[in-house]
Amino acid sequence: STGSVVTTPQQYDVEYLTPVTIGTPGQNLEIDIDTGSSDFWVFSSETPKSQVDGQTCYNPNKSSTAKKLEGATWEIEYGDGSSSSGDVYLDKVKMGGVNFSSQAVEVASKVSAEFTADTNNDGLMGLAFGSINQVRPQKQTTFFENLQSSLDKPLFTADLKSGAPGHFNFGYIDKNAYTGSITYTPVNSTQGFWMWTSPGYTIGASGKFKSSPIEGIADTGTTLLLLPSSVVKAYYKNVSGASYQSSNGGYVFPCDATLPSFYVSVGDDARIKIPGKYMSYAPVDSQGQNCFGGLQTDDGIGFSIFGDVFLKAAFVVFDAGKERLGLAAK
Ligand SMILES: O=C(CCCl)NNC1=[NH+]CCN1
Repeated sequence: STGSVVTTPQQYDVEYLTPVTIGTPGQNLEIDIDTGSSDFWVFSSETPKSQVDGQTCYNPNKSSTAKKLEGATWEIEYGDGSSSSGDVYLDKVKMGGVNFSSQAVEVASKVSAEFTADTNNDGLMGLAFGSINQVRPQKQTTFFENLQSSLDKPLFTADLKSGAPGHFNFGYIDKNAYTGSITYTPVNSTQGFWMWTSPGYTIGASGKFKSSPIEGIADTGTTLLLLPSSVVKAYYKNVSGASYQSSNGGYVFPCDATLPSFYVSVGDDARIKIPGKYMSYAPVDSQGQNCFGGLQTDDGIGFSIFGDVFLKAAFVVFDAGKERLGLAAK
């Protein structure tokens, strides 16, 4: 089998939302596909009304195929400090023409304020590895892991775009979705993430390659590109008026500043070009005078995060069959 589903950016490409159908009759939710986590959780009939602000809630009591996973609970905290928790049902889940009949659907009985405020987001579908699933006493497998053996190829691809809908595809590689060739690089999944190492980077079209291994995760659930502070400092040295502002929590610069492109190397002789435009995330003031950088530090995380700022510049193959990541220009 193969599948393909559209994914639509929210304002400033802060996140990408993807339609999913759960249960019988189908309940349609918009969810954030997150390759940086491994739980599929949704706003639900169990989420306190005070914590729901417009989100669509899955109601297992209205699904003839829902089965409570007795005794199972979950709780999760994300890299940005947001969190949620609840209990678990098994139900049919359809996405992009592929479906799995007994997917663990983690229903939220509590969500943090960040999720309540994110009014178009009805939940997250983690597509990292099941080893870091947070359901207890028994961990659950991800939607992709459940599908894997029935897919034509044991892989999925992410084609996120800047300010336009893109696609997640399952089980096949769309040759029309990228240019040139796909460069593959090994994935180390021992921490449960799609973790890989870039050999280095280049700042600007005429910059010199800096050989400096950067180990990080391919994470569609993180908005920005989070790299070592030495790299980030070197980049913003090239941006007039840029400075680290603790009050804003990162590097800020005048929104009319010229931003150099940033090249992330892959394998022996390939690189992904992030256009300067992608290196500005959003205004920090209502006048739109100063902007928050799309590149910020990975301080305190323990590894870098190749989030949407990077991923939307590439066609990305998450190849579980060969434990590798494929990257191509587009
Ligand atoms: O939590 C992380 C980073 C893992 Cl190190 N990514 N996924 C995500 N989902 C919501 C916010 N961030």
